[in-house]
Amino acid sequence: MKEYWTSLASILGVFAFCQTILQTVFPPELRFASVKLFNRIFNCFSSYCYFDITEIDGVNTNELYNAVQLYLSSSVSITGNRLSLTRAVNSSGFTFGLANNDSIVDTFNGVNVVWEHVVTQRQAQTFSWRPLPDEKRGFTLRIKKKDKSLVLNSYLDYIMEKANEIRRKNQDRLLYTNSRGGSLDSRGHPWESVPFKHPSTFDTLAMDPQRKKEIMEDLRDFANGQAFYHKTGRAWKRGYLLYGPPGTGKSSMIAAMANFLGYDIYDLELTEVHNNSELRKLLMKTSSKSIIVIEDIDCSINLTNRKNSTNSSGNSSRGYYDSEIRGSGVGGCGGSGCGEDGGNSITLSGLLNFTDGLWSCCGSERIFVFTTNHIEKLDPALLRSGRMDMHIFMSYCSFPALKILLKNYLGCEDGDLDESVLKELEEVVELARMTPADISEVLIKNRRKKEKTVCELLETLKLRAEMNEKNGVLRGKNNNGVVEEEEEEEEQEKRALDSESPKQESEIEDNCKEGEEEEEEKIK
Ligand SMILES: Nc1ncnc2c1ncn2[C@@H]1O[C@H](COP(=O)(O)OP(=O)(O)OP(=O)(O)O)[C@@H](O)[C@H]1O
Ligand SMILES: [Mg+2]
Repeated sequence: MKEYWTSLASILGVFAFCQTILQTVFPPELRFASVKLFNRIFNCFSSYCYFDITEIDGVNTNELYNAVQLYLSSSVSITGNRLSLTRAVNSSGFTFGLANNDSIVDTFNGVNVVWEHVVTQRQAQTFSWRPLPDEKRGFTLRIKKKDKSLVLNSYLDYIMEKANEIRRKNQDRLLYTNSRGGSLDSRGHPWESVPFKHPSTFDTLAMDPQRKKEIMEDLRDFANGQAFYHKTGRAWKRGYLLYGPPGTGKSSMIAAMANFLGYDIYDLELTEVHNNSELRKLLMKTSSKSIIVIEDIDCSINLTNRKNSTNSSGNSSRGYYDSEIRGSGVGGCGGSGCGEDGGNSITLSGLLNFTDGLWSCCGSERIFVFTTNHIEKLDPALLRSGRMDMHIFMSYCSFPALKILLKNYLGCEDGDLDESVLKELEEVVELARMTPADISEVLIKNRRKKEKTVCELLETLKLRAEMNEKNGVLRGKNNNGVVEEEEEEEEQEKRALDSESPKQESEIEDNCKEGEEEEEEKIK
């Protein structure tokens, strides 16, 4: 063994000596050719191959360099003697990196590879359209020749994926808005962004725990569903329609979804968008892993236009889906040229193409969320299945939701409150028909004095229940003593949903359960 090392050392010694002689004696051209020749001979005998990943590839930034840097930051041990530390824009965390000209061993699928961070001074400023950094940076990957196919096939993909994951984890999420309409900024972006720091999570959201669980599972399935969507030939996107009275947590739900999945939010202000092509441009400039939100969609759609567009022969002069969309019915389109023939308007068909047409799948892993206070005002085309995959009704505060608010605002756990008080709260909360927003206002006022706050809440709920009952007496109750208005509202929702979309998921589920039970019975 010792002999082997001695001979290897002498070969390398001779090699180095020859190179030195060449460098001092021969002219540069000859020197360059001979160094190349030596390298070739050396590479023939070496069992390793090398991949250089430079920071700048020509004039473009090499994405792979950044990815390797991030990937290695998760492998570099903090106990190393010298590490580089960085904090990216919009990031709330620090990342460790390999110091200049340092190396590290990584293992992938049982194969060892060596990464070296090579930093050299740039010789002279070569001609370039943009100034280049003084230092030339790059990573050199050393890997056994026999493992070359592994690197090319899967290791680099793995690195890119890991780097994206780390980037997402480190980076604060962004809230984008199209306040400039569809016009582009100097970098060609139509969206403006601010860091998204909304604290709402599924833990803080007061709603029926079972429904909450279903939504979280649906979101999780979506995020992990790349293979499924690919297999079934569907675009990797999902739509949620959140509806319910003001202050029931629709916007809070969107923030909770974004925080749960770690996605950015694109808050699309439809009234700022002038036509379908602007809408398409906006969509094209959204990134994957994002939630595209249109709040109060009923206020952005002027359905009367569809009726107005019916010509004398009774046929619609525009297509069924071509109802015009504009701001709040008070001329959100504004300005001149806004109208059917001016082409300066967006249509329902444009919006539908945006959500489920061919354009909706440029990019992937995107969630569309529409919110409304009046589902019955929405065009059935927006409600039909396949458009909005899940319809979520955000209701007035229920007893399970109230318990979540009590826990979050006052720290009241299950056994903390008197049984009698709990019972009273349970009885009165549904009748009071207060929104979680109203209730949280009461809770936040005296949150340090638990008993006082709960007592105050109970009184407020009772008062509201009484008021509702009085109004109910005025409007009349049905045989069950339930306020008719409530039923009417639910009926409206049902009508809106039934008009085009198939049965409610819960209804189908119930039928399935019945079917399953029947089958079980039969088996027995
Ligand atoms: N379900 C809920 N869980 C916890 N807090 C809630 C809930 N609903 C409302 N809130 C509280 O009320 C405030 C307003 O709620 P939010 O903006 O989410 O309501 P919304 O349904 O979007 O109302 P709008 O229809 O007017 O847009 C929130 O900041 C939050 O503090
Ligand atoms: Mg809202």
